Amino acid sequence: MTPDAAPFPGTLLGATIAAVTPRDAGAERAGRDRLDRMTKPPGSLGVLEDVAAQLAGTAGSCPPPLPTPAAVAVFAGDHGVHAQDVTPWPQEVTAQMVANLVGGGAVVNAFAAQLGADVVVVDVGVATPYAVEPGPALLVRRVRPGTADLAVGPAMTVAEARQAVEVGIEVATALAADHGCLVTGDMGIANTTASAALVCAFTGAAAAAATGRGTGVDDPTLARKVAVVARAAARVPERPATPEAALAALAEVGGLEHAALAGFVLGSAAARVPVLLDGVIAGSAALVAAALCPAALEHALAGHTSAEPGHALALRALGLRPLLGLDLRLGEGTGALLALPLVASAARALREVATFDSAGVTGKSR
Ligand SMILES: O=C(O)c1ccc[n+]([C@@H]2O[C@H](COP(=O)([O-])O)[C@@H](O)[C@H]2O)c1
Ligand SMILES: Cc1cc2nc[nH]c2cc1C
Repeated sequence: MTPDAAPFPGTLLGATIAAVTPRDAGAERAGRDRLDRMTKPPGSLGVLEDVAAQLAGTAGSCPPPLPTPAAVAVFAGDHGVHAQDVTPWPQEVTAQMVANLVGGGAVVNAFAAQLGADVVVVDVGVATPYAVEPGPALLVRRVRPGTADLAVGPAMTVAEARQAVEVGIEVATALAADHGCLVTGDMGIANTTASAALVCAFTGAAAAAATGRGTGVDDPTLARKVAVVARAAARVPERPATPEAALAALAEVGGLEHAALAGFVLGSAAARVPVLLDGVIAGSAALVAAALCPAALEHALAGHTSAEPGHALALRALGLRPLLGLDLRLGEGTGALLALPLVASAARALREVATFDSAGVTGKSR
């Protein structure tokens, strides 16, 4: 295959990549123009002006629709690297939290209720059983029961990685039909180890810089985690240059929820619905999405920076400015949801604020 040929021919992943286009420059320009004519000093909404213009560019219309209702997809998966003692939590907590999330008892459920957002849990690779029936609040799309241990070999096959990416695409496509904003969520004990490995692989960062304390690990655990991340990232060619190399790197050191989240970013971009990214798991998955399809990230917003150091590295590499910085390190989609009112306010301002002309307000004199 020549380097310029469309990647992954004959697959949903390939078709989705082909369907993604950049933001609409005309709509974005119209948004910037309207922001300058609104009854406020030009530029006075700061970063929210960039958000508003971006929403217009994604929607292809000015003003853009409100990003409501929102839907959080919480992709859940387990990690073979748990065997390396990189987290103090038993693996069963992933399955137990799936039940809690579906039952409405997790933090993300409370934050979603505050905003009228929907929560959908997607089991893309939970390793232990839970006593919850599949339904609209729990989609069982398990590619395999947890990854293999990325410390000693590939976390999954390339075919499994693509299958999990395509789960994320399908979930995004379905939710985009009746939601104005898609929000990333994740649940997976040990997934900050895989996140750090992905950040190293896709940015060239050192393991010690990209690896953090996750749920709150002690010093010996952190040292083990850094060593695991360094060894895993060393198996992957730095900064994969093609979509095929990106998928291979994801399979080598990533997680099933990372794969699904990468697909979720691609699927939302193809559907022209903005996607609001949560913490380091989403950030590292977005690096994969960007390597698969750079234009997809034009439709993404970073809700916050988490306390996990790899997250800021990922956002910097992606050129995304986080809307909030609250030292959160929970995941589930919580930080992204907290940023949703900012995104909604940016859209509403562009839709509803009067212009100097329409309100009869005099503009500045010089
Ligand atoms: O969102 C983040 O940046 C984030 C930072 C630290 C931990 N987490 C969550 O904590 C779990 C992974 O932590 P760990 O220490 O087991 O790797 C997983 O369920 C994540 O959702 C999430
Ligand atoms: C209890 C618990 C809840 C979580 N939610 C997201 N990651 C989590 C990790 C743990 C351990």
